Amino acid sequence: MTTHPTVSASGLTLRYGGTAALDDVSFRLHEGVTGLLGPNGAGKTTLLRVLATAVPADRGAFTVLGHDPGTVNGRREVRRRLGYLPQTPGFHADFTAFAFVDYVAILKELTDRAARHREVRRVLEAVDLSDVRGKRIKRLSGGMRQRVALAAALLGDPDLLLLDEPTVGLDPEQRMRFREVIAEAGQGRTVLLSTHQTEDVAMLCRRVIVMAHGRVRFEGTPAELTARAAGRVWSSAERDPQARAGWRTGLGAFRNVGDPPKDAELLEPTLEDGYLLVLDGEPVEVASA
Ligand SMILES: Nc1ncnc2c1ncn2[C@@H]1O[C@H](COP(=O)(O)OP(=O)(O)OP(=O)(O)O)[C@@H](O)[C@H]1O
Repeated sequence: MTTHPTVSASGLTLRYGGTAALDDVSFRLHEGVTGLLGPNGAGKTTLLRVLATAVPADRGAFTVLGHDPGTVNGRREVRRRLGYLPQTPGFHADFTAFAFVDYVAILKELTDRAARHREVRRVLEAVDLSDVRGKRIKRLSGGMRQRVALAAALLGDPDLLLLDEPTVGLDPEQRMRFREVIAEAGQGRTVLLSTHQTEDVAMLCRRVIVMAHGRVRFEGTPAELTARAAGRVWSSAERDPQARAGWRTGLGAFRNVGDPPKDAELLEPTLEDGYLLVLDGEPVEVASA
């Protein structure tokens, strides 16, 4: 890709006592949606918090559109350019959707009342919540609440949107609806989407970063991650002891991932298969951005 990266990070390191939550993390983010996959404790939330300038890294640096949050001015510029949806958004459940987003807009210093209300209506429309903007948040479904939080993150039309596991707890229909909204939000801006859902990444993302133990294990396209499992997924009547992972499918046969025996009946790999292999001690491969 030839465009300038929105985010350029190099050597980000952050330790909590003996744990390296981030261990020499380097990557670039470009326009579009990038998925951030990793098991529990991989460092995804920590990385988003660092990028959101909520906590500083111990070492390393990053820029957002060339602005360096290591300086006071740079930090202000970076904060102006980003929207952040944290893992547990702090809702005021008695507020209406409109009042909550308006409140966040006030915190973001949108001081002109008429302009602010226009902006609140715009972001609620963007997440398709115009019809329920007068409803109290406690009366909304989980999926709608997540969209309220996303609307708040979209205030001021940020160049960079950081979303921390926004689809957790949503049913398939709500997830699909949320995917549509994220895909729209990814038009003309850069989105980093932390998720456990490999399907979200396969369906939505232009690029994917896989983290484990605070390190980047893979960076590339979803197709490249899937390709890591090409020729390494096979079917068998019993669980193959050679497999790194294997489970009985609904049809009764075992689906195995790893190094197949000769003459194995190979299956079409999925992104999840590639992800499992990357996590399971595969050599680190960082494709060029
Ligand atoms: N404030 C903190 N104090 C101490 N340790 C922390 C703190 N925040 C994170 N950690 C540790 O840093 C590591 C990375 O945590 P982090 O929450 O970033 O992972 P994650 O990939 O977001 O996990 P999950 O998918 O469960 O949300 C974990 O070992 C975690 O216990």
